[in-house]
Amino acid sequence: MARVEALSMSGLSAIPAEYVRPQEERQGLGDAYDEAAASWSAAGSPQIPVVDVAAFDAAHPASPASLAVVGAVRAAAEEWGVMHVAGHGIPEDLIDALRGAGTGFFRLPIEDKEAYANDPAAGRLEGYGSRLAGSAGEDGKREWEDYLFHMLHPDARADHALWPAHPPEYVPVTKTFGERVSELASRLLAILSLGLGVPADTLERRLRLTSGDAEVEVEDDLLLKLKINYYPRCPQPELAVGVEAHTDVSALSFILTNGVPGLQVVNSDGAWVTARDEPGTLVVHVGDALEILSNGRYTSVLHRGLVNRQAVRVSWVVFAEPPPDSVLLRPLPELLVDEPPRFEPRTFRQHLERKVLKKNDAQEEEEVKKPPVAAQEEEEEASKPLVAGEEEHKVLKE
Ligand SMILES: Oc1cc(O)c2c(c1)O[C@H](c1ccc(O)c(O)c1)[C@@H](O)[C@H]2O
Ligand SMILES: O=C(O)CCC(=O)C(=O)O
Ligand SMILES: [Fe+2]
Repeated sequence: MARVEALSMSGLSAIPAEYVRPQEERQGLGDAYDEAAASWSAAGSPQIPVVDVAAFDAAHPASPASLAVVGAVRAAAEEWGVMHVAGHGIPEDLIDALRGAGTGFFRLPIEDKEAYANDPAAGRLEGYGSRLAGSAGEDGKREWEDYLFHMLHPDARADHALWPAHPPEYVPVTKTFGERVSELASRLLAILSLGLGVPADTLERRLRLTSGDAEVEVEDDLLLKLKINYYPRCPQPELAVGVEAHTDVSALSFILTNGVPGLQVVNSDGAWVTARDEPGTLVVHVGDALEILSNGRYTSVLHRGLVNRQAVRVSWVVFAEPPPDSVLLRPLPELLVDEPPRFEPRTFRQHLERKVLKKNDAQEEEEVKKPPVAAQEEEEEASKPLVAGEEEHKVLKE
């Protein structure tokens, strides 16, 4: 298996054709440092909102301080579908230790990392991998990254044999981080529930509650999965992407980085905005599962990862998602009093398979959230009124 790290280290000056993105995808593509400088210096250019959730008091959700947090998170989730979250309660030394552990794994020689290689074609997504042409989008282009992907939380569901044994602190540090993110996910889901005008426990219950006989309510676990993205230096960053434009399938995603820029999101005007480094915050995305439960009030944000010439970028992404089969994802009934459902019910697995694994025949029919240029071309089509259930076709492959 050709790893992007090996390609990058070979010192090539032009990237192989399978990494060159088609012209229509290159708008706003470039060295992440140049894009970051352009995006941050443009006067009045909109930036991803920063929200501080420290003042939210779950015991007093109607207090003025809690209501202010609910309002800020709600506005960010509606208008952007992404925010920098401050006051998240995860200790900075734990975050530093997590960064050290993940970086320690990627510092191993490639042949040592290969012991953890995954095999997506055989259905083994967990492990060390690189996107193959063919699994990386209709055009078969590859992404300029290697990654490590595994279940993170709850611990009973994680197979530690698939977690790196080196560095030795990887397992304890990453496990503790998973526990803290799980608490943060619950807190944010409570805030986001209140933002929809429903009781604080609504979203988390709906993401965990086994569908079926209401008499026998069984709560399954909310699952956390970790993907560490390793983006090597790239000699032609204006032609490549680290991660192509997509929305996350999760309910929420949590992102930390090594401080190197690269994350871009589409704002409500359809323009690419490069995320700033906001020290002490986590970037939090609304994913497809939350977009569906909120009947589209919260936006599953379209985003991508850029690469650059000078520095390796590493990002840690935690996907918080419902169990694959036991929960039916559908708009909260509480929201359907005077609005029609915009999504058809589906399990998370059905959603994932349609979108990521492309196993479903309906995939070919499925429309996707498009990056700005492609979206512009289809503006006329998109401006047609939506009929109930059609909105589901908006969500994209990942
Ligand atoms: O259950 C999931 C949830 C996710 O959020 C993702 C997932 C599975 O698989 C994606 C993935 C991982 C590795 C590969 O080789 C893929 O082709 C897809 C992952 O990106 C993530 O979205
Ligand atoms: O690297 C990033 O900042 C984003 C990565 C991403 O979107 C993903 O792994 O789903
Ligand atoms: Fe993503």
